[in-house]
Amino acid sequence: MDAMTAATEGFGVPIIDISPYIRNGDPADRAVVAAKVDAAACSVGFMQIVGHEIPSAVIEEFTAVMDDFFALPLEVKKAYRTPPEINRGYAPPRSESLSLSLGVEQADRMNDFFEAFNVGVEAREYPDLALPEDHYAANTWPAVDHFEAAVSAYFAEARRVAHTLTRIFADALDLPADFFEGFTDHSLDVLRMNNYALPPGEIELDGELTGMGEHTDYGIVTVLWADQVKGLQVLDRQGRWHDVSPEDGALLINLGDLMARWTNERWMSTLHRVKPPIVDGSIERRRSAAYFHDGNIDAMIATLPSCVGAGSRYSPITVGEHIGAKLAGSRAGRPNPYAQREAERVRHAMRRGLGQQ
Ligand SMILES: O=C(O)CCC(=O)C(=O)O
Ligand SMILES: [Fe+2]
Repeated sequence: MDAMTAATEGFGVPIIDISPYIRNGDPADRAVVAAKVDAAACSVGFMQIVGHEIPSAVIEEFTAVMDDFFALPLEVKKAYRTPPEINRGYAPPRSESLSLSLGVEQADRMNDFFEAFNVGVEAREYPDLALPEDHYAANTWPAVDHFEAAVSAYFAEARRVAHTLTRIFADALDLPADFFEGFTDHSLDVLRMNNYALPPGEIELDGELTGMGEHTDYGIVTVLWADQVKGLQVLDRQGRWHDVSPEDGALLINLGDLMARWTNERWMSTLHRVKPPIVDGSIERRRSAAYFHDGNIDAMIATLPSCVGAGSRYSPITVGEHIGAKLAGSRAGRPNPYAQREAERVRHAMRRGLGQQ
């Protein structure tokens, strides 16, 4: 399957069947997949994958427990909050602002109305490495039947898919097959479950309210499960926003900033945001779950020699420094001063008057 979905005229998020990699198939078939991934990464920076072999029962149980958690009263959910520097547990509506991860300040700060629940890789999984307990924090699990088991099952599947994707990336970039393994063998991965829903009374159509502000994802690659309800919008290279929703059974994949740094922007960390539809004064509920594959905290990310060309746009940085500055923006409200290149792309779109759709 290699159809393009025409989200909007002239713009598409390609569908790529990755089963030749999942099933360790024929090298020729794998080369076709790698070439399609390279083409998508060079153009939109978003793709949708099928053939990932995550059992539908795992996804169904996962989304069911997400629903059970988000249906709890706000005060109960708030018991699962953690301090901003710990990217775990519950984040209520309007407690984060993704545009601050880029250093772009909106008129209203902290106005993203998504609520989220985060789980991630824990230090205790790697007892020999003495990983920092703040980044690799222990998870907090809500008292919801089957939640920990169902979320952990999906987490393991998304993690498997993310690692497979980096094997495809190595082939697509003509790197040794195991190139990314040394950067991801204790990867700082986080799964953010997002719920976009506000009671009707809370909607103020003041133009500032947004599901999730514009941002690039911070790490290597994101595996995004999403409802087919509209709301996710992706910025193209001309500065126009396009609606994107996954085809049946497909997962959305987008590249993060570390991939843009490695490739000196041959591959893009695409800007995206979420604006769920408002129907009869109510926000149409939408859910998503983003699995962020961010790399080892101590990994140094420097532009690949094959991509430096006339000079890299980026200085080397560790995963820990990069992710730390991004989270200080989105979670603690300290605008990130180190994301000028992504921030300039947002401002460019706003200047062209194309910021709203
Ligand atoms: O809700 C979505 O579709 C996107 C979520 C997202 O971009 C994120 O969690 O980083
Ligand atoms: Fe995102």
